[in-house]
Amino acid sequence: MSNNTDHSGKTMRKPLILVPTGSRERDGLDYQVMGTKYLVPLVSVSNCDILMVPTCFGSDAIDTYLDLVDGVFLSGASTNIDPTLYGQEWLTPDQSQDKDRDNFNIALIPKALNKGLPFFGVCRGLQEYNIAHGGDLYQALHDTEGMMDHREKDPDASLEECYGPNHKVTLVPNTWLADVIGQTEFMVNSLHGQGVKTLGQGLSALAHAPDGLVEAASNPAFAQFNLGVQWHPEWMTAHNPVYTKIFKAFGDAARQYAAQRG
Ligand SMILES: N[C@@H](CCC(=O)NCCCC(=O)O)C(=O)O
Repeated sequence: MSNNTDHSGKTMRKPLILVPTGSRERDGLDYQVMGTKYLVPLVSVSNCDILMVPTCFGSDAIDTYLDLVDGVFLSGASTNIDPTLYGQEWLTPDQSQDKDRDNFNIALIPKALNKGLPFFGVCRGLQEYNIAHGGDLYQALHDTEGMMDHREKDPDASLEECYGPNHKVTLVPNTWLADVIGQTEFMVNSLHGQGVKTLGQGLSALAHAPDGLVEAASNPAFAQFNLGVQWHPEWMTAHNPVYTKIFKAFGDAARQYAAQRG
């Protein structure tokens, strides 16, 4: 079922995906923002509708939001997660933080998973998913012996270059993600300074970079689609067969959730 019909051909509503925003300050004013590139594949490849919600008013409304939706998507963002949330001192004061987004998303993740909602986190979204499971992060991979520099090669380069192929990813064989993707190695983009150091309790690595960094993880205790990836499959998704398969699988899981709850 990749379109919005059930097995009898009856038209169903599109699944609704919760997308929490992040904060951005400009000219002394605060904004709640979301990059359009994250929304495009949710609509055009996953075939879902979107419910964007603010993260700056605390976590009281999370249950209300989760009752409305069929899946949860956490985007990337240039801000770093507050390291006190994973028991470390702040080693990157040159990078901005977004504590509202941290608190909202880290409260949201276990609620969404326990409710059976499909979950997909990208880049910062994977990092939040790991912290929500009690894991921690390398705060600066590029300053960590034995690890590659996972940041974009040249921040002044064109977007096409920044989000273009950067390094290989190798999938752990015989996992559900390897089945979805159908190949064990492929190239991904890479635009992050931080990364999973210790995986949180219950999480399994599904893919690694050449330096061993966890590039994809999932919690097998939850039967529904739940996945975090460190790269950016939302970039030009329709032109990349691997990225497309992941967004389609997420959309199908959300459709299944929507069909089950009627
Ligand atoms: N600050 C973290 C998160 C990296 C991340 O999510 N980057 C996204 C870049 C902008 C975008 O494409 O939305 C880190 O550096 O590891």
